[in-house]
Amino acid sequence: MDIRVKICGLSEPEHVVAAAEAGAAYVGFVFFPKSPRNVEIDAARALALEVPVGVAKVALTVNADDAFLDELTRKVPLDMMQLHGGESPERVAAVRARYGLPVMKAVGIADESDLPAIDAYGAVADQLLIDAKPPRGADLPGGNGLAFDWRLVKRKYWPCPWMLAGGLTPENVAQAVQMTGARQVDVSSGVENAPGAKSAELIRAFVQAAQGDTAPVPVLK
Ligand SMILES: O=C(O)c1ccccc1N[C@@H]1O[C@H](COP(=O)(O)O)[C@@H](O)[C@H]1O
Repeated sequence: MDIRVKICGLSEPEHVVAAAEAGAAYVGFVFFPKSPRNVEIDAARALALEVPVGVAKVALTVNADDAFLDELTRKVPLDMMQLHGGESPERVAAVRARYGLPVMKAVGIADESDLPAIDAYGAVADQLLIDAKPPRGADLPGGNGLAFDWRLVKRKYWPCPWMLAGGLTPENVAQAVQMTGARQVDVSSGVENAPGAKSAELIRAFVQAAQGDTAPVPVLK
């Protein structure tokens, strides 16, 4: 199955290479100091220069201001911006216009009441990333290894491409794809041995599981 995979939170060249060689379509760099995956701009530039042509380089930021994004986009060759904070639809549109890069807006969901936000962002973003809503008081708005109830997005239609995220692992990604119909998946903590410590072996296993034949799974009622 042609599933596009994003490996997020990379901070070591060997893991960038592992992701690209495994067949990831996107690699993500996290610019959020509270995250164990945070990278400095200069380090991200060096990593980005290792990424082969054809693999999209995504910068993940959380409520970043223009000053930060100006420096980031000036120094790091990027293909996409992922806004993973509480950015409003207006802010998404403004970032898109200011930098001329495709913008993927992350939306955290926990139940049906969170779904209308997806429609609002779908009207302004180039892509949507549908993630689990973080627990109240969590330090991180994503990257928590938490899955949401995949039935919430089963057979849903949005006007732009979307990516499934949240608690995905090599063990559950095939089932997640089959249940939701997602054509793109994103992972961070599910390919780590410890917070922020990526594993080349798990990266390969994740891409293979996402793209391989899906095993039969229980039908959702
Ligand atoms: O990965 C992080 O540290 C992070 C920090 C702040 C916002 C988002 C973050 N990660 C994104 O969250 C999703 C889900 O992560 P996980 O697979 O459940 O660990 C991930 O795909 C990243 O895009």
